[in-house]
Amino acid sequence: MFDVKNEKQLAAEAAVGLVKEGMIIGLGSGSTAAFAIEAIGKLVAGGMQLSGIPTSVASEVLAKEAGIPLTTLEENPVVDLTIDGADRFDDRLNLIKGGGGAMLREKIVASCSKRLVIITDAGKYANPLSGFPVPVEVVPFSHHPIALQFEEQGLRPVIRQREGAPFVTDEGNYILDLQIDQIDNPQELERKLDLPGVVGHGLFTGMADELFMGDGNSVQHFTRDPSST
Ligand SMILES: O=C[C@H](O)[C@H](O)[C@H](O)COP(=O)(O)O
Repeated sequence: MFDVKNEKQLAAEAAVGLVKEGMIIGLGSGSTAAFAIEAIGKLVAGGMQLSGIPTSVASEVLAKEAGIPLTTLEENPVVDLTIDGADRFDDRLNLIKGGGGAMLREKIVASCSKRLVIITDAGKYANPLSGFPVPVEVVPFSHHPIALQFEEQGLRPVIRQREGAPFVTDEGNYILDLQIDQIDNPQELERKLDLPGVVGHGLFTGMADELFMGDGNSVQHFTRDPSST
């Protein structure tokens, strides 16, 4: 049995090999992205000039600890490279993200990025996407009617809880986790999620350019064919 942490670290370090002097870097969220933030911090400590845009409060804390100078999308609306984790990915590099609830800011930063590089351990591959709920971020005012509509569509929403109360995202919203067994058509599902009160969700289709997957003691590299989504 290979060490999942080691796979995450190997993938993160491979992706950080793409970081160059002067870049604006999107800093992903989660345990795999944390390894990337640590490795980017080492580049900064070694004298490389760059700036980071964190995708969550937790990543901002890690980035500050690592000594990475931070910037914002107001100052730098174009991000050179974003390195982020994922909960599942398929053959076309469609993703499920948001296990930690950070998918809204992650998708905003990804959409501003010239290059989105995903880093995972080998357990995240699932083709078709399956084995992980799809998180949908909703404004609290709307969570009940949206949950009813999702139920009617057979999407099996469950409100995410923490310590007996709804989990609250960095943006002050709630999350409905859709318990979908298997996603045969991610684009079709995305269209179903577009309801008033939904501010974002963890399905990322056609966004990831590349993916590094730690696999035992090696790393596999995948690139997305832009003509196939
Ligand atoms: O909200 C969390 C993010 O989308 C993470 O990138 C994702 O959940 C993967 O996290 P981890 O690297 O901890 O498995």
